[in-house]
Amino acid sequence: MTIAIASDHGGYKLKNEIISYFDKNKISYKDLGCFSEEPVDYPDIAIKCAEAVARGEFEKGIIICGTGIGVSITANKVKGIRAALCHDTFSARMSREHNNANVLTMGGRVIGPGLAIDIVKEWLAAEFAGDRHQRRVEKIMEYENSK
Ligand SMILES: O=C(CO)[C@H](O)[C@H](O)[C@H](O)COP(=O)(O)O
Repeated sequence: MTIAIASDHGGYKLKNEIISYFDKNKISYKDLGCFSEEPVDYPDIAIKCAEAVARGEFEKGIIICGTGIGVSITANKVKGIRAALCHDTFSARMSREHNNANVLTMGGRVIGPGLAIDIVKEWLAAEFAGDRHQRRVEKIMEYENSK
């Protein structure tokens, strides 16, 4: 599995910390930008990453901005995307087990690299639990597909 990872300038440093973790642990990823701390608009980067996940080019995406909020709001506008803003490991695990989240968002101005990497580890390791959660996720998708 190759993970898509992207950030705006507010998440750039944290994205690089996560990329270093991926490199050290031989985890496959594609960096979709941005590529410097030059200001960019978070919707551009969030749409790029979320659409790549929605098209099936990547199973999962990680998007980081200053707070994680803007990229989460944006990514959730892309059909097929269930983006979860997580700043703790419990929420990260639940977002996979209960919500089958396919995008994780975080804020580079909110948490440090140690916690962020723990969140990424937990999120990537957790599996969707299905069962009653399948029915609930299907309701989200049915609503989305009815629009
Ligand atoms: O979530 C965001 C917007 O909702 C992000 O935090 C952006 O990174 C932030 O808005 C960028 O702010 P800046 O003052 O332009 O650096």
